[in-house]
Amino acid sequence: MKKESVGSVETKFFNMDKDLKLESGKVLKDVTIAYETYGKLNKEKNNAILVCHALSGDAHAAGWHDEDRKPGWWEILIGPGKALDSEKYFIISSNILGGCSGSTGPSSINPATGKTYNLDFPVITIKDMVKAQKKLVENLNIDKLLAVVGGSMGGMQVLQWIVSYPDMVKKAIPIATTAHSSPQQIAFNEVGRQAIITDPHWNDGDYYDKEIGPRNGLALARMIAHITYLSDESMYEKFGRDLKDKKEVSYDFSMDFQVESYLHYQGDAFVKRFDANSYLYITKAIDYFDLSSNGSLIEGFRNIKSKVQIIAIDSDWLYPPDQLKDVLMALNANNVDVSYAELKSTYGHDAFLLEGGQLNYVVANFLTNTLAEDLMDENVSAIKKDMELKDVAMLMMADYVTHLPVVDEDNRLLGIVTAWDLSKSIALNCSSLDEIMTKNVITCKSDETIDSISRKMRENDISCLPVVDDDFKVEGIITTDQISHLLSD
Ligand SMILES: CC(=O)SCCNC(=O)CCNC(=O)[C@H](O)C(C)(C)COP(=O)(O)OP(=O)(O)OC[C@H]1O[C@@H](n2cnc3c(N)ncnc32)[C@H](O)[C@@H]1OP(=O)(O)O
Ligand SMILES: N[C@@H](CCO)C(=O)O
Repeated sequence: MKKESVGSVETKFFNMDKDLKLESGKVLKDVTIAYETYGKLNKEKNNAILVCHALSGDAHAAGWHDEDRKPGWWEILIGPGKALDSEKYFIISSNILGGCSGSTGPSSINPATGKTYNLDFPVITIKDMVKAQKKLVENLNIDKLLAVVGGSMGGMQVLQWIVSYPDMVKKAIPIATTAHSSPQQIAFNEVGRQAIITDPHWNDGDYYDKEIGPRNGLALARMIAHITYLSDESMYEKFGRDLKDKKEVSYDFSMDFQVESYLHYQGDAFVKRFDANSYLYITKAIDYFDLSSNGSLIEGFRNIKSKVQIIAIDSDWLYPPDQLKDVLMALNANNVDVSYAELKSTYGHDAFLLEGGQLNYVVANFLTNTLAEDLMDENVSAIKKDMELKDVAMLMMADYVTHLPVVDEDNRLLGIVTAWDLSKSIALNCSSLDEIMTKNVITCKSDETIDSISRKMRENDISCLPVVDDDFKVEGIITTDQISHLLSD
């Protein structure tokens, strides 16, 4: 299928009607979360994928705003025909709490004072960011996400999601990230923060109404950080030792090398789109991030239920593959269904924004390998054998279903009754369920692939399969409707 763009998009805003209690114990009032969505939420509400952005990202992950020179930051992955296929999935991308692109952060108005928060904004954590995202997801009437995916700090949010809300996420894709910030990562963040804080125009965070903010400090912070997003090899590839607009070095402190020019460009470009206080708060949240419990990652991952696809980048020295291998081992130790892939790239950390081919391949494979448990309706009304036929018909009408599993006292499957069986009961004058239900029921297991289930349905000309466990107890039900919604490509 041809890969396309989601086209023209717009950012929307979710205003929380309740206060947001933070991990620190502080409370934020009137929180707004900026978000974008791509694709349509299906009837069963089981095709939603949440995309989480990295340090300097925003809600605009794909498509084009009117004023855009470039599309959203994950255009390589999101859109018709791509791994995050907007024809199949309902994709949600929100700007983090603490950010500066529409969500509540230090540059927002503090409702208590009517002025910008500045440093009165409470310190937030990755857990708080995820808590705010959960409120957004609930506001969109979604109980369970098909997947959560993100790179770098976005990957931290992915891991936090499956730790904080294990029942709300079926699949998780953490990319180029870690389960706890290392001393080296904290060190780079602190240098960046000091660059901002020591800029006199930072003014203790009070600069929004001043003519000049801490531009130099923020640009310097980005220049340092940007080096960590590249690799030595990619810097050689991009610049070598090329000089900038000169044939010889100048023997002074003016700009000699192309790489210097590039870093200055990146620093200046950053100042135009980012807020220095947000940078301080977000890097702090990254530093605090640690999913281990009592020093043990295995313990921290104890309650995870999601399937996980880890993606590391071989040239990423900021979030090196070893850190993700630790995540892999801790998940394995908890019997989590987890796979590990390592992208081959010279780009370094930022490869998660650039390696479209490999990323699409790994993410698409992980998402499309859909199992019964990913799609099944767990809220199935199973009925007992002695139920009156009229009550069965009423239940079908109330639940808008045409199939009901019949179970014994222990929820073990005895048969299945369909709307067609009920018509038959009238035509043939039957009075009990036992006479009309199908007893040799074709079933499937929760870990059976959708391919295998579709084949069973086709071969037997049926449109519904009960999902049973090893003891034949009913776990859910799966219908052709659910499958066709997901696999409609
Ligand atoms: C989830 C998120 O993380 S969202 C945030 C992601 N976005 C960013 O981080 C934005 C800044 N980062 C970047 O641009 C990243 O390098 C990437 C990964 C997004 C893009 O990487 P690449 O496509 O390899 O671009 P590259 O790093 O070469 O930078 C290109 C820019 O540098 C400029 N540039 C290149 N060489 C030089 C030079 N010698 N002197 C001055 N400028 C230069 C280019 O003109 C180009 O400018 P533009 O971005 O305004 O078009
Ligand atoms: N380029 C990314 C790197 C951090 O992961 C960003 O600016 O968010």
